Amino acid sequence: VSLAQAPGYVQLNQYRLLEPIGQGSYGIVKLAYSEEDDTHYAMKILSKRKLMRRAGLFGRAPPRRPGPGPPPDPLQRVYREIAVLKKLDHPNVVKLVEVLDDPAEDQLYLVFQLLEGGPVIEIPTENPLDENVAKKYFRDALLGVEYLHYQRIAHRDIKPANLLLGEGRVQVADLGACGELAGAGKLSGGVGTPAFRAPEAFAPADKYIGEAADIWSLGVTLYAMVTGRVPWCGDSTIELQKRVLTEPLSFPSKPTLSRQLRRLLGRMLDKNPNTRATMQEIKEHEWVTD
Ligand SMILES: COc1ccc(C(=O)/C=C\Nc2cc(OC)c(C(=O)O)cc2Cl)cc1
Repeated sequence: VSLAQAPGYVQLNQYRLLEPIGQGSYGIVKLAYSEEDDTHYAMKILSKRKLMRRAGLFGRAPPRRPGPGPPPDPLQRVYREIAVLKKLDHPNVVKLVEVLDDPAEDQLYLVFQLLEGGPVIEIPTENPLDENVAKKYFRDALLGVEYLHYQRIAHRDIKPANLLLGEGRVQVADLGACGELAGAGKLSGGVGTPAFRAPEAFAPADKYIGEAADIWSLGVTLYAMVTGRVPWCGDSTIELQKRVLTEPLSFPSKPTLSRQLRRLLGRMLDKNPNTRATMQEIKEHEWVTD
C-alpha cells in the first residue's frame, strides 16, 4: 500500500521550490518552477530574523552614521535593495520579477529571472577562462556596472559569483551591499568580499569613492577569470588587507597573459583610487576594444 505522500516540495503561490542553486552570507537561492507560465526562476530566500540579528543585539540597528550610504540595519538594506532593483532595467543587470513578502512570515522571497548558466567561473580553478571568453564576459559586466554608476549606485560586492550567465550574456547580481552615491559618492563601511575589496575600502572609518572601489573589484574579478585565482589572499582579513595594501600585483607564469591584458589589470588594480583607471579609460583600452 503506498501511503499518499504529502508533496515533498514547498509551493509558494504559483512557484514550486526545487533544489538550491546558490548559497552565500545573504542566505540561499533555490530553483523555482512556475506552473502559471511553465518557466523556471531563481528564488532568493532571506530570513528577516537572521537579517535583524546581523543588525546587532535585539535587532537594534547600530547608531546611524552621518551621511549617505545604506541604512545600517541589514533588513532595511534588503528593502532598499528591492526598491533599487525595481527601478533598474538593463540587459546586464539581474531582473527582479517579484517579491513575496508576507508580514506575518519570517521568510522574504525575491524572484529573479533564471540565468541558467550560473556564475561565470568558480574559483579557485585549474581551468580559467580563455582571454577571448573573459573579454566577452568582462565587456558585459562593464556595461552593467557602468549602468549602476550612471544610476548613482555602487555595487560594492563585484566578484565572479555575482556575474551570472544567461542567454549568452553576463548579468550583474546581488545588490545587497550596494551603496547610493548621493552627493560626493562617499561611502564607508567594510562591505563586500575581502579578497575583492579595494585597499581604500578596508578601513571602515575612512570614506571612499564607490565607483573607484567597484573598478578595483572588477579588476580582481577579471584577474580571477583569466588566472583561476585571486591576486592576493590571506588566512585572515587583516593579513589579506596587509597584502592588498602593500604587495605589488604579480602574474602567475601559467597561463601567460597578453601584454595588453596585463597592462589593463595593472591600471584597474592601482592601489591609489585617484590614479586608478576610470570606466571611460577601461572602455577605450586596447585589450577591451580590439
Ligand atoms: C548552475 O546553475 C545556476 C544557475 C543560477 C544560479 C544563480 O542564480 C545563483 C544566484 N542568483 C542570484 C543571487 C543574488 O544575490 C546573491 C541575486 C540578487 O540579490 O541580485 C540574484 C540572483 Cl539571480 C546558480 C547556479
